[in-house]
Amino acid sequence: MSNQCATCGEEAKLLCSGCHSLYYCGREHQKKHWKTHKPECTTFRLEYSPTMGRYVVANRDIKQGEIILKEKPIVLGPKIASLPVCLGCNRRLKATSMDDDDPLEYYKCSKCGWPLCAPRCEDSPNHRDECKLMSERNYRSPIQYQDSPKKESSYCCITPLRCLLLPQKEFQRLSGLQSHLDERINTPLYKILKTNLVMFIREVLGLKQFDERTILNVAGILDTNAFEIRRNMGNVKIRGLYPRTAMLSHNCKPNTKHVFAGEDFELSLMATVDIKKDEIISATYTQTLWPTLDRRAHLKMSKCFDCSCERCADATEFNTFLSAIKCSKCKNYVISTEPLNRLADWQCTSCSKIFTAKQISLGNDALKKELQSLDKSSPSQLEHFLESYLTFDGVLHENNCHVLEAKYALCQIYGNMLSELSDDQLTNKINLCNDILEVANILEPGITKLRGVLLYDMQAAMAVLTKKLLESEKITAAQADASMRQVISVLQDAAVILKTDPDLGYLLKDKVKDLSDLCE
Ligand SMILES: C[S@@+](CC[C@H](N)C(=O)[O-])C[C@H]1O[C@@H](n2cnc3c(N)ncnc32)[C@H](O)[C@@H]1O
Repeated sequence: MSNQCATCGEEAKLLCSGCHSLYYCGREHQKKHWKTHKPECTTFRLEYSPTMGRYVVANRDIKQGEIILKEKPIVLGPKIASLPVCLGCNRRLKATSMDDDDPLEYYKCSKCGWPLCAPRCEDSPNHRDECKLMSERNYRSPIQYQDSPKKESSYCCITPLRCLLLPQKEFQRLSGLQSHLDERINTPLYKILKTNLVMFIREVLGLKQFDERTILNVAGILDTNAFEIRRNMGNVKIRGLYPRTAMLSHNCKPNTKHVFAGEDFELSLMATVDIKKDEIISATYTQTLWPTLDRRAHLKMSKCFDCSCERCADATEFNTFLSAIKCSKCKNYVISTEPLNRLADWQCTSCSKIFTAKQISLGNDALKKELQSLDKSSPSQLEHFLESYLTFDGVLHENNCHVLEAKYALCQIYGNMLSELSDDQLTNKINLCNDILEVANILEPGITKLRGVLLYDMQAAMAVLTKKLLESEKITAAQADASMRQVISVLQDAAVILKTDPDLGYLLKDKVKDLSDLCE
């Protein structure tokens, strides 16, 4: 694979000696680019290892909250299976009807029939080229409005097509990314893509210049490197390719987060904790509150590697005991004897009783099923789940991932009905936030979204409880005053984090109003 000059995009051999991440065709273009590149160049460099491939390392100490890198996507588009989205502006679609008697339907592009928000999205640069190709070949989208919209697999062709249609220089940049195609090619998904995607590109659209391997390689590049972009505002859930940020390696306790801003979904990579010079700058490709077995299985399936980070190698997961269950004999904790081997036995830390990997996996599956089946429209079933598993005879550690999932779900249900909660339920909500925060402080420390949202939720419950207790004369005005000072302190901590995320800042605007209502 060849490298492109960061200034002109032509083939380049001169590597920036500061960060080892950009190439230039010559000194002149390196000089020209220096003003833009200087702030990043001194921050990080690219290194290589046989196990991880390329990865990013800090060139100097980086402070919590510092922006390490900003990057615009080279491609944006729907995920492999997506709820109906607008191919122009990327938003989730809303159906409309012409008048009250007409059935609901999406607006459809007048040329290719793909659902869009409105006529203005037909000419969006995102959609223009694919629309021309599809309409010239008389291809019409099969997507129809349904009362309960489902994920549509026909979207699987759109983002790979957009990659293939990139200008040559951009396509070459993309081709330099890892695809793991040889590992993926015989998986069930790629067997389906071999038929559907390759057929669509070559036969339906007639793009015979792309052979099967090139098309599947692009799908592999997207699956290995694309970032999921979620945005509450505008209801967006798509994927985007950011080739420089894609160089970050994975860690189950990452030291960065990324946020997306603006109409062009520019990514900002931010240090969530202080990062020392020569430390690896990492992201997470999975969920930090998942247990080791699930994280490793997900990474293997979606990113084709066996994670052996410090957290995965530690059966206690930094003393959080996120995967632990209780020993049926002595009620102490049972953890894996070899966390990097999913088939290894588990053992009680006190009486040494052994549990096979199969027993643990069956137990986890049963708990997942039970949690899924619970009614999440009211608190009672989750409250009962937690009561039954957290007694002395219960089988789970208080930080076990299933317990944490139930606690988080209960927290959200309580959060949606704060004004209706009893004093006990409000106290419970505050305790639940605290419990999850204790784990988050270890596994997702610093200015992370999880901590920001938990702190925000906690202060909301604290404020409502204070007001209720004061009104029912269960506390004095002086006690209420002290309690509100605590609320403000927690809110301030939350605000430091929420302000760094363009998608969460709105919570703070609502907060100012909530607080003034409460103070009245
Ligand atoms: C988004 S890419 C990262 C850049 C990649 N290393 C490269 O050279 O192009 C993701 C891939 O990097 C490798 N990788 C990332 N983090 C890793 C880790 N902690 N251990 C092993 N491999 C890792 C895996 O092959 C993974 O599929």
